[in-house]
Amino acid sequence: MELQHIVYGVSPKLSPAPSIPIGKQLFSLKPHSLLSSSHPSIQSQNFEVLSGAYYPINIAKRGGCYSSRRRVWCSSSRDIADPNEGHEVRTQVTGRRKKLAVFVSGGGSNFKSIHEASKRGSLHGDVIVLVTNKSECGGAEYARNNGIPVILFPKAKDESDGLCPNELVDTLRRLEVDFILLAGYLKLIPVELIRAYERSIFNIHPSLLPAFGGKGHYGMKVHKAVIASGARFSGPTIHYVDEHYDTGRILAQRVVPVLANDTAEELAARVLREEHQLYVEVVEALCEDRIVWRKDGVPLIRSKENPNETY
Ligand SMILES: Nc1nc2c(c(=O)[nH]1)N[C@@H](CN(C=O)c1ccc(C(=O)N[C@@H](CCC(=O)O)C(=O)O)cc1)CN2
Ligand SMILES: NCC(=O)N[C@@H]1O[C@H](COP(=O)([O-])[O-])[C@@H](O)[C@H]1O
Repeated sequence: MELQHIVYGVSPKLSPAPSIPIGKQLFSLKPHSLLSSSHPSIQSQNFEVLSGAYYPINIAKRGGCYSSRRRVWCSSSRDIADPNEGHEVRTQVTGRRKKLAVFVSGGGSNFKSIHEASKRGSLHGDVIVLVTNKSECGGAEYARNNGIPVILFPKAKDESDGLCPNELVDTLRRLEVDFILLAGYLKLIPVELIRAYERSIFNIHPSLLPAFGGKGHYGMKVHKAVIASGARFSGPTIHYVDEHYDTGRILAQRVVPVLANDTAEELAARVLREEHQLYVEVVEALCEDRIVWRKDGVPLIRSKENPNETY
């Protein structure tokens, strides 16, 4: 299928990496999207890890251990060491690194937080493509400056560039995207994408849903409505995305106080600080397969430190 859109960002790279025909140019993506040999996750391949039931672990570098700081749990390991005996214990996850698509419409600070977590190795995944409806927004600029391809969606009425929904689904599938993360994206995700990525599309909203959500509730409008309501608390919500705005299953929330003399900007900044931490925490759990579903359909996150605990 000839995709009638332009991929913005780095020029096609001559590399042995597979090339994805996208629009008018071939675009080469490195495996694990731009990981360098110094990337922590590459170094961690010195460790022995076996998949299996969760139990107290140590991941010992072949032929030795390190001074420990705390006992952590992981999927499994061949070597068990007691952290009290001075062995470093590192959290290691099994399975391949997940491939992430992030959707933005604005500055992209949540996108940057997620990308930085991936680069420092705390996130077992990589942002391999950015999708935006505003090709010149801050998030798209950041992506281009960091070698992440940018896709324009949806196709604007008066523009020839951009993808239609089925082309977007096809492109994300060809890129083998595992999870789609909305981060300040202001357009309705079409049902074609919802159906193609069941239980794999997430959004962060800057209020404690279900309050102050839905059509017309985005950006500063949300914080102004919270303050005008007299609510004493607010905070970010991360939820699954369904066909409607902000009605998907809630996965995580954090609470911040609304102070008596808060301006919308002050509240927005307080909420945004929590967003950056919460989204990274949730995406880490996604990439480590730590989401579990309660019998009544409520999704929960399995604790990294103690898999017997969920929240
Ligand atoms: N199918 C879904 N698509 C999207 C969801 C979702 O839950 N399901 N979340 C939004 C993000 N969002 C709140 O978190 C949100 C974004 C935008 C709007 C809104 O009212 N948009 C305006 C247009 C704004 C613009 O173009 O500048 C509108 O539709 O009239 C509400 C909530 C992302 N997509
Ligand atoms: N309803 C959607 C919505 O309002 N999303 C909000 O847009 C901001 C994007 O900031 P960022 O571009 O710096 O990540 C964030 O506060 C996010 O919660």
